[in-house]
Amino acid sequence: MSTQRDVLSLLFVMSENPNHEMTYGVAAVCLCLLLATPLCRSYVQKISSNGYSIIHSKPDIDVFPSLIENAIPTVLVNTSPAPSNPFIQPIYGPGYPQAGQASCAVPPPICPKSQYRSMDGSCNHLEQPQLGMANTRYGRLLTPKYGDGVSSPTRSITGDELPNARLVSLVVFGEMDVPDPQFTLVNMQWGQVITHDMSMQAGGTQSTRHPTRCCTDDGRLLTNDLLHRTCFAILVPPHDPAYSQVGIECLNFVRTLTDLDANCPNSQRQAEQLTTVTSYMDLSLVYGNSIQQNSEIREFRGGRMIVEQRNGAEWLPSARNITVDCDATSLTEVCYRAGDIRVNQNPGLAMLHTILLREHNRIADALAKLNPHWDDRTLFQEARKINIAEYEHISYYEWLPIFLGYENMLKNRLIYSAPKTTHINDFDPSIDPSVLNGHATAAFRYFHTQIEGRLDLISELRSVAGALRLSDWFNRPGIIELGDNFDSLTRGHATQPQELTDINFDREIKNYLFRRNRAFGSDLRAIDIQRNRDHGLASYNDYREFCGLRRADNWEDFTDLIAAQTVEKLKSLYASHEDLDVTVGGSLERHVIGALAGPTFLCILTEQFYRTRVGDRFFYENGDKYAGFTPDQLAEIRKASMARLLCDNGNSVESMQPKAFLQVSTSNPIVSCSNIREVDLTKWIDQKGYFTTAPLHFGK
Ligand code: HEM
Ligand SMILES: [Ca+2]
Repeated sequence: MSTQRDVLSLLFVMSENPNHEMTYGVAAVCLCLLLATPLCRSYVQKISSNGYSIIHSKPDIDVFPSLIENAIPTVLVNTSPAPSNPFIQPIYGPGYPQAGQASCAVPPPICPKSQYRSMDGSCNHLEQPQLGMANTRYGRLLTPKYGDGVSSPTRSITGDELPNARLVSLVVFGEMDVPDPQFTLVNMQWGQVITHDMSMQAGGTQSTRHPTRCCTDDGRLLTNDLLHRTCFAILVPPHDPAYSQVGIECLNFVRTLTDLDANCPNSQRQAEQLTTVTSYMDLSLVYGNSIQQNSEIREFRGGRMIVEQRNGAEWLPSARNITVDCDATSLTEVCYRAGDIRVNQNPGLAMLHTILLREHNRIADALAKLNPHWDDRTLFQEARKINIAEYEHISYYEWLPIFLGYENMLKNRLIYSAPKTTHINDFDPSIDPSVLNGHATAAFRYFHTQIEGRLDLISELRSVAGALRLSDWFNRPGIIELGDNFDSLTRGHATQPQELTDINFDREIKNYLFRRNRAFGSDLRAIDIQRNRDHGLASYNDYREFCGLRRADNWEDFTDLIAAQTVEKLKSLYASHEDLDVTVGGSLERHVIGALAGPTFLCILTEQFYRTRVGDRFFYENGDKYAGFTPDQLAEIRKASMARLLCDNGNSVESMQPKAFLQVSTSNPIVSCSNIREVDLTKWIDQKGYFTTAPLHFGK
């Protein structure tokens, strides 16, 4: 923040900022920078004590050369320290963004017509360039319902007191360890990758203020002055002596909705939670959600992303500040920096992050050999485009059918049984690609049921060499670099079963989530339920109706989809069947045949993945003149598989079953990696000189 332009841009932001406290804070900092007087230093101190500091971001001249002058490079950050109550712990881990850290997305005034995706998702939709951007509102299928009108998350829309979320978690959801007979753990882990690509609620910790923001139409952010916090008691299991304490969870922050909505200039807009990552499946978790985030992890040489060499292998770069980003117990324990701050949350996630990063560099290196005349930018963007396409292909054609059902996906046009080289031009500009709140806060979280608390370490001969206890390694990813752990964990995820998709949630996340070195931690299922109320999701009954199912008139009507015994339990907890949270009801339905969810969640998930596909102009099957692949290239992308991705990017993984999401069997035997189809990158040899070294600008 040293140049005059920085100061001017701060002043510019300041003049746009509706919030006086912030405005004066920024003004004071600007003056300080210009004058550097002792008086100013005291201003800065005053501002810091208010909890605001300033982050400076620099635009990527490489991608949007024309936008430097228009970019708004500054956001305000609330740096208030977290409360020291030992029962209150961060949801994602210590380094996660605190309330106030989000700002509203501002798309560029003119969209450059590029053959590549932007980093922040802007300009994917050319008429509404903000759609799907990082730091925009979640979408809604049904209007939010916040309890008794003052939006209490402990009170239902009918005015009834809602049962404690931990109690619901304990009474309705089990903790049994039931291995899935068909699917491997890498299913679950890939699911978390997709989740982290699609959404992340702003705020995100229990220990700070509520993530809710109201983004106004002109991109301003209303601050959280209007929000206040409430806490709820977390009951601990009586059967375990370690659980003799009662903790307090403070993840629900009540807002006075009437006030907040009154401050939204456009009366059509309701207050809505913000999501801080791009909605598109664009590997934003690998590349970052803004030009600035990207520039921190990109090498700017040979099209590569930054890696660090250790013990003869390439790893994700280290975090700038391990004590903030991780729960590492010593300074030598590595903690990572990636496109998504949640990278360190668990070892399996860090493993897949590493694999996707290595895949990028593997592709970039190959392209550099095939096209020595390409510059860094072309190599980077082409490698990124191929990496994203492989990932989308694996997700839509190999992974999603397991969850949504192959026939269901075909019928709803989420996938096609297309010839190998045919484009599918189904981009639909009338579709909003935003991630739906009901998807991110309820339906997709159901797959927390698949989490396994024991991570097997498996040798090349597929014998168990050891295991990791999940709660020992939350936010301590360095374990993947030890000895042969990386490959053993990779094989382990492709070998061991995931937990059955049912009403059981593993103890490691139901009682020990983020426990660090304490005896117990949080309950992810209880958090999911509480978050449902916090985001004001419409009720289970409302979603049933929306999804074309019969609206229930009484508890018994739910027995068409939920076991009668379970309905009895629900009846004992909730005052009315109208109060049942969608997170709870949806997770209890009998699955649709061929899918891993009941009809209500299947409806939400299908809607979401339809929107994610057809609302994305850059979806890999699209034959767009500038952004699409050639038919030959598309045929290669369609050879990508989870198995080959794991093979190619291990330290030395030599063998794998061809269908890595399915357990090894006689019809899916372990074979040498070289026998698994690979994407032939020679189809990217640039014979026609189509790719120029300068960014292409076609104008409007
Ligand atoms: C070891 C594995 C996992 C752990 C420890 C984990 C933990 C968490 C935590 C702590 C949150 C934030 C909760 C809150 O504050 O409201 C969260 C959010 C979420 N999780 Fe997971 N999760 C895991 C795997 C998965 C999987 C496999 C899926 C789906 C396939 C999934 C889907 C989601 C979704 C959709 C969200 C909300 C994202 C948003 O903020 O918009 N998670 N998870
Ligand atoms: Ca994304």
